[in-house]
Amino acid sequence: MTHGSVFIGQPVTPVRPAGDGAAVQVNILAKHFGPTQVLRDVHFTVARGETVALVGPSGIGKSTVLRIVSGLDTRFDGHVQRPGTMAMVFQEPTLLPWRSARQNLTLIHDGLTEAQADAALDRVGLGGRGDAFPRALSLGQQRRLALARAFAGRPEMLIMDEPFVSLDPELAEQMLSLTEELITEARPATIFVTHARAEADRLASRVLDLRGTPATLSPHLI
Ligand SMILES: Nc1ncnc2c1ncn2[C@@H]1O[C@H](COP(=O)(O)OP(=O)(O)OP(=O)(O)O)[C@@H](O)[C@H]1O
Repeated sequence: MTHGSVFIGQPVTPVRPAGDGAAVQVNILAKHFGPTQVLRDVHFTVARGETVALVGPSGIGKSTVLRIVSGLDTRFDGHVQRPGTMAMVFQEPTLLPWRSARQNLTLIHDGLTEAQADAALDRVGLGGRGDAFPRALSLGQQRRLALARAFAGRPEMLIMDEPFVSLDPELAEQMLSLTEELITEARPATIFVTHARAEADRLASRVLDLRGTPATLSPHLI
């Protein structure tokens, strides 16, 4: 399991456009942990505005693929082309605890004005809560803040690792709807991991299924 609590909203390197109109181009030939090969021939592209779900059994390598695609893990054979700005949303929202909700946005995104941060908070239903510290926010509000922070950077690529897991059904539905709206507005190339087929069917235009040992993509679903 590699469910870290990571958020990246800054421009990332290498900044290199993917070919063929694709925003993201992934060519993983192999990934090993020590002597163990966990991934083999994982190749896919994601276009701007497209949402792709990555599914597969527990431990198959989904988070590992996300870490490679995001650039957090560079120790693999192959190459990834990704756009210049990305955001990551993980299972647990990672907020700066001693900073206000507004500062959680402005400190992460260079050049984001307080007015723009307030507008981003307003967009996710946190209007008027700009001065609140994360601990004063409910779990649902903290997740809204994490989403506001992710989208405030106008990411060209969005990566989410089981963003709705462990939420009660009502909150999961709220967050799913909000995420759906934000994706529709911002149109990043989105890759997300989920165990819930219903989530994949709802959000994704394409489902990538990791199977086997070492794991590769099931060709019929690509
Ligand atoms: N840092 C690491 N060192 C050694 N092995 C690792 C490391 N990270 C992951 N693995 C192994 O690589 C395999 C894939 O792990 P990964 O977390 O990518 O799977 P996953 O599909 O995301 O699992 P889950 O659905 O349970 O979150 C697992 O066998 C895991 O034990």
